[in-house]
Amino acid sequence: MTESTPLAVELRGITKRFPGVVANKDIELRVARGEVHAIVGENGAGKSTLMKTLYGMHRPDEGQILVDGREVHLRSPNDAIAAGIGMVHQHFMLADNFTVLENIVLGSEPTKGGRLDRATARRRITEISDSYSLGLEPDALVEDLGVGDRQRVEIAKVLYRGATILILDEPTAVLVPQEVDELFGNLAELKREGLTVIFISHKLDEVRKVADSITVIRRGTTVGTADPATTTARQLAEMMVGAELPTPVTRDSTVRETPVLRISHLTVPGGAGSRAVVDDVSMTVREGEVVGIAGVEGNGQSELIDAVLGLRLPTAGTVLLGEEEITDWSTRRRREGGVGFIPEDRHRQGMLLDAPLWENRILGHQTRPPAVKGAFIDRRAARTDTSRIMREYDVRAPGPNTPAVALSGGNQQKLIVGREMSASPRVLLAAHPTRGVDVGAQSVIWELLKDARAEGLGILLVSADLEELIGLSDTLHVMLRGKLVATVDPRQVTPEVLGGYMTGGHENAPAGAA
Ligand SMILES: Nc1ncnc2c1ncn2[C@@H]1O[C@H](COP(=O)(O)OP(=O)(O)OP(=O)(O)O)[C@@H](O)[C@H]1O
Repeated sequence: MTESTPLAVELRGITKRFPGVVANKDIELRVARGEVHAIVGENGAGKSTLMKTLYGMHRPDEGQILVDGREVHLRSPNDAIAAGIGMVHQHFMLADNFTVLENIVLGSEPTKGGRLDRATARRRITEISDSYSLGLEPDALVEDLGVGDRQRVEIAKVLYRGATILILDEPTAVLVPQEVDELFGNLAELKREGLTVIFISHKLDEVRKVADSITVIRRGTTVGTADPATTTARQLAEMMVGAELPTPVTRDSTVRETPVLRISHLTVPGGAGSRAVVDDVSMTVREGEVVGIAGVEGNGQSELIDAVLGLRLPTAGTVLLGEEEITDWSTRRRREGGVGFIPEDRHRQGMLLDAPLWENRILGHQTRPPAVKGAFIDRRAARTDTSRIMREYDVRAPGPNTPAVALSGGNQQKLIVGREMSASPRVLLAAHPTRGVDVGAQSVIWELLKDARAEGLGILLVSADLEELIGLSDTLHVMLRGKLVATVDPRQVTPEVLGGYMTGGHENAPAGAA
């Protein structure tokens, strides 16, 4: 790089403190114009805080932000956008019942005589779509789009606002392998056009494949940069955590005869007049068995889990827990009867963000120890047990009185897993149990699930992480448009083949499938 080409982004000595925590400490980041730059680090290392600072959502306590060599003061995302910085969040923020065009312009509509100037908007969107090969259809309804397309709409929305520096927060977490390849194709295109991409990821192999350079953050501070061409995933992990990579998966079957969960012909209706979201689904989970469900998000997996948990009413079919039919039971009774639950959206279902960790520890388990003593909430026992979970599950936070909102995403997830496992469930409904957790914590959670399985726990596992599904499952079903469309052998299937079934590329199970 010559003196005459300033860096697209330079962060000098960025420090950001929250009460009791230094989230970022003296961070240095140098991102060249036109490169794809990855940020990696274990849970709670400070990646999101740093990106939020760069997007104007946090004000740094110390340090400087330079864009194209000039210092900027970002007080809000609007300031960031004005400086050419856009962010694509992990949870898409699109309005389902609007078209692609409407979603893209929402908030920055071109107007003509006070009304939306559709012609101008359409022209610009087509230009953006063509220049970066995004393949957008401006009039399609967002609710009809798959995950990969929705992500491209989010990217287009940011480009529409004139961003030349894009921040992507764990963009591949929700994608199947084919979609990941497409996204990487899109990123290459953005790069070719001179745009700069900064992205956060926990998937080190992917990072090595797509990034031009990598910055590693550990415990709030930059520990170094790595060249993806010459650094292995193991070396990266060691820079991040100083720990070993996950151990290879053990394949000894622990499946016993006794069924713990039997779902028969379960059907859950969709909205008024639409087709069933869970359509005549039958499956059995036995003691010591992990039954995985692969599927592109939105194909009925969440509704299936909700129905087993009693959060949604089926119109047909039955659910048995052990020998007991629980189809009409309340959620609370199911939970007390031994159904554990790791929700896919921890902010909506799994946590009270403003409440302290100890309250979150007893959430959903209020009727049994350590939550109660007689008729009262036993705060002291709840706090003590929360501290135990924090130790055993490596939840990094100041203490049991810390509010959940102050934890990084991965640490919140570890607390939920610890809470659910502590209730010794008979069957665990696990939706994306390691989403957002780093490689070290992921291997810890996998080991815990495997140990529990060996002791007889039955697990119904929904995950978008195909390595996880293949690695943990004893039986693996594929769900598409509400139906189970294939059952594959996890010891033989590859992520690519699985991705094919998930997107409807194969209509039938292969010969030899279970
Ligand atoms: N709003 C907040 N209030 C208090 N502390 C916070 C807040 N946001 C983050 N923190 C703390 O800052 C630290 C860094 O968190 P951050 O979310 O940036 O980590 P991360 O690297 O993105 O982690 P993950 O991979 O788990 O998402 C953590 O200790 C977290 O508990």
